[in-house]
Amino acid sequence: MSLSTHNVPKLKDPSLLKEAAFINGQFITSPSFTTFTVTDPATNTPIATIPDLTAAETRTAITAAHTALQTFRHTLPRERARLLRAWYDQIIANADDLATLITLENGKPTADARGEVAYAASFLEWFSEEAPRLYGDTIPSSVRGNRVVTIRQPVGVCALITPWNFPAAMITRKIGPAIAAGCTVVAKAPAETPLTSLALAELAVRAGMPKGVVNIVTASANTAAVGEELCVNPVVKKLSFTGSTPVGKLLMKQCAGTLKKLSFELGGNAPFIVFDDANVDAAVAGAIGCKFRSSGQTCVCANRIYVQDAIHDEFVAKLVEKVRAFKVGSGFDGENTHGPLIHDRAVGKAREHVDDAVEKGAEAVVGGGVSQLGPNFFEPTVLKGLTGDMRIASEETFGPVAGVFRFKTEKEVVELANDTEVGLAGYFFSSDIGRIWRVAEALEVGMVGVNTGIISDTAAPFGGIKESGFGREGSKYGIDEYTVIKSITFGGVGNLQG
Ligand SMILES: NC(=O)c1ccc[n+]([C@@H]2O[C@H](COP(=O)([O-])OP(=O)(O)OC[C@H]3O[C@@H](n4cnc5c(N)ncnc54)[C@H](O)[C@@H]3O)[C@@H](O)[C@H]2O)c1
Ligand SMILES: O=CCCC(=O)O
Repeated sequence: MSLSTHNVPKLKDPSLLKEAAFINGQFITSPSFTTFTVTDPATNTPIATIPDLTAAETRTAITAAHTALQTFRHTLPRERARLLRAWYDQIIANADDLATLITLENGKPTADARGEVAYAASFLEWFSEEAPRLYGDTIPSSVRGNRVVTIRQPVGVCALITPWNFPAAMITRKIGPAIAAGCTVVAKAPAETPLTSLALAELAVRAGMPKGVVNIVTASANTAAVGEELCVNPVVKKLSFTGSTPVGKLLMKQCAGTLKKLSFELGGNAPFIVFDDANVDAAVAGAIGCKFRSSGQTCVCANRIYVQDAIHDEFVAKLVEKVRAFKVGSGFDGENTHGPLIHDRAVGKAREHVDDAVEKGAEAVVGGGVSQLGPNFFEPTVLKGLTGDMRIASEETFGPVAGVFRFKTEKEVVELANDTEVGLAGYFFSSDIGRIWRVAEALEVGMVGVNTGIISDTAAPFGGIKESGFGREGSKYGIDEYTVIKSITFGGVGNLQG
C-alpha cells in the first residue's frame, strides 16, 4: 500500500474553489481576518486558507439574512421551487468538481463522493417539489358560528450547523426545506470541509439565489464564539444542528434564552442484529455497507454487530473475507474502496476502541491498527468476542471497526440493542415476518433497516430519538421543521340568512 497514486485532479471550473466566507451574496475575505488552513486528510497537505470569522461577522450574516427575509418570505412557493430546481441543475452540471472537492477535503473515494453529490442534490429536487404543497387545514370549530383554518409560514432566519462527514448532503438536507418554506439561512460550515459548502454557495448564485438568502460563515478556532452568536441572537428563530450529542446539548442550552425552534440530528450507536433465520450472505453484504460506508464515519453506521449463536462463525468468516478484499488508500485512485479518516483524532478513537476490546478479551481477526499509509489511515478491522464491558458496546466508534457480539435469544438481543442513551438507527436481518414486526417495533431508534444496511433516502424521514435528538429531515416531514402553524379563526359566521 502506498499513496503514490494520490493525484488530485484539476477542477474543470477552478472558480468553484473559494477561499472566503459568503455573506449577503458576496464572497468575502480581508487581510484583517484571521484564517485557518484546510488540509487534505490523505496527506495532511494544506489545500486552502479560509477566514476564521468572529461573532461580529456572524452578526453581519444574520442581519443580511434578516433583511433578505423581509422579501423572500413573500415569494410564491412556485418561485422558490424554481430556484431550488435551478440550484439542483447547477449541482448536477458540476458534479465532477464537487466530488473532487469532497474527496480532497474529506478523503472519501471519488465514487462515494459522486454518490454524495447525487444524494445532496436530491434534497434540493425533493424540496423544490414540496414547496408548492405547503398546505394548511380547515378545522371544524367547536364554537358555533366560528370557522378555523391554518396556514404554514416560514419560521424566519435559520442557523444551520453541519459536520464534515457529508460536506454537501448535510447542508442541502437543511437548506432545501428552509428555502422551500420561505426562510433565509446562515449556515456554519464545518472547519474540516468548508470548500464544498462554498462551492455550493457559488452554484446558488448561478442559480439566481437572491442576496442574503443563503449565507455561509466559516470558523475553526472561533467555532464556539460563532456558534454562540447563532444560538443567542434573537433575530435567529431556528437552529438545526447535525453533529455530536455533547455539542448538541451545549447548543440547546445556549438557545434556551431565546427559545428557538430546534432540530437535532446527533450521535448514534446503531445495533446491527443478524438472526439465525437470516440469509447470511445478504446480512454480510448489509454489514459491509452499513459499517464501512465512509470508513465507518456516518452517524447511522453499525456500531454493535450482534450475531445469533448458530450462524455466528459463518457470518464472521464471510465478513472477514470481504473486509480483507478492501483496498485502502487515496480517494482519488479508482481502485481504492476506502480512504483516510478525517484526522488523527478519529484514528486515535478507533485505536482506543480496538485496544480496549483486545485488552478485555476480544480478538482482532483482521486489521486492528493504524495503517502504514499515514497517520490518518486506520486498517479496516473485524473484532470478535465482544462483551458488554468494552467501550464499543456503549460508545460510537465513528471509524472502520466492526465489533461482533454473540447472542442467544430475541429478547436478550433487543434488550442489549436498547441498552444505550442514544437511538438513531438500528438494523436487523431475519426471514420471519412475525419477528420482523416484533423487533422493528421494539427497537428504540428513529430509523430501522430490515434486511438492508442502507437506509439513507431523501424520501424517508431521517432522525433519532433519545439522546440522538429530535426532528426529521428529508421526506414529507422535513419542511415542518422550518415552518410555524398559524391558526386563523373566523367568528360570527352564523346560520344561512333570509
Ligand atoms: N444524526 C445525524 O444525522 C448525524 C449526521 C452526521 C454526524 N452526526 C454525528 O456527528 C458526530 C461527528 O461529527 P463531529 O465530530 O464533527 O461533531 P461535532 O459535534 O464536533 O461537530 C459538528 C459541527 O458542530 C460544530 N461545532 C463544534 N463545537 C461547536 C460549538 N461549541 N458551537 C457551535 N458549533 C460547534 C463543528 O464545527 C461542526 O460544524 C458523530 O457523533 C455523529 O454521529 C450525526
Ligand atoms: O452521517 C449521517 C448522515 C448519513 C446519511 O444521511 O446517510
